[in-house]
Amino acid sequence: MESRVGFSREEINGTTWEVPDKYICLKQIGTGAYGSVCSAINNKSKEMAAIKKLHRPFQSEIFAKRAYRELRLLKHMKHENVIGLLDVFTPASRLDDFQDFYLVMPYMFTDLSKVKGLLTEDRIQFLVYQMLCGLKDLKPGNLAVNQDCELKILDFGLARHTEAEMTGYVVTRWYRAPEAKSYVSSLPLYPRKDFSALFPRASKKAVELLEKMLVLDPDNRLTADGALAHSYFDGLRDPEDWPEPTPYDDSYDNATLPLEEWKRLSFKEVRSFVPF
Ligand SMILES: Cc1cn(-c2cccc(C(=O)Nc3ccc(Oc4ccncc4)cc3)c2)cn1
Repeated sequence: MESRVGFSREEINGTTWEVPDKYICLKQIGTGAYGSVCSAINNKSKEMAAIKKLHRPFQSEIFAKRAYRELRLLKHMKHENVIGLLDVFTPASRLDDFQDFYLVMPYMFTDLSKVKGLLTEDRIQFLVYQMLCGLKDLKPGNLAVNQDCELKILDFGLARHTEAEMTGYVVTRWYRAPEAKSYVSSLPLYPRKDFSALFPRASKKAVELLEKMLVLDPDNRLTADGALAHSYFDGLRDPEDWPEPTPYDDSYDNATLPLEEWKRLSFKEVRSFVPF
């Protein structure tokens, strides 16, 4: 079957990718149960992008609901420090041809687990500041960074595969807030460690902030807001970094709908996407 006008088709690791001509040099960087991710160059903007193709998103109701949720969440995120959508497309022109859609995001070169050994306190301050700006209104997921030390919170949901596929790709480091309560309360009580001894190269302000953030009891722990107000971020703080969040309509998150309905909703979301 011919590919859609303006689209090019190619086989990548046994999967057919049919993408608009402007996306070139596709290279697989990750694959897993839910889908695969390629790095690509947008030949118009000359920027690198990450394109995720979900694996047969409408094979079942569960897959269709999960695909719809990722599409809706990515469309909703419009914060510098949270992964968002640059583009979303489908080779299908009609609902009854609609089988696949592709999510395009800014390409995040690596993640904190790969660069943590290279961090000066200035970079740490900038990274933690960006995390808090992103977290202010979000539950943490994975933390991805690019070559300019810019951080985006994201959620992979992709199983890790061979190192070769993942080179330069961010790795899934699930964040488990202590609110994993049964597990935490089952731990023996340890005496609190002296953070200035644990982090001898950290500044006094950094240690003071850490002591207020790493508190098991969420009621006594600093919120992202509270942490951003700490003097550790004096000179970095800019209210432009935390725009008023728009409410997310999560009414479908707990809905049970027939597969065809999830498919119709996803098609509507793909067609209504407007780059911002
Ligand atoms: C099963 C499920 C996943 N989600 C979900 C929701 C919101 C965001 C993401 C996400 O970050 N997705 C994502 C993150 C990174 C990706 O890969 C890269 C790789 C390199 N640079 C940028 C993105 C691709 C998709 C995923 C909801 N349900």
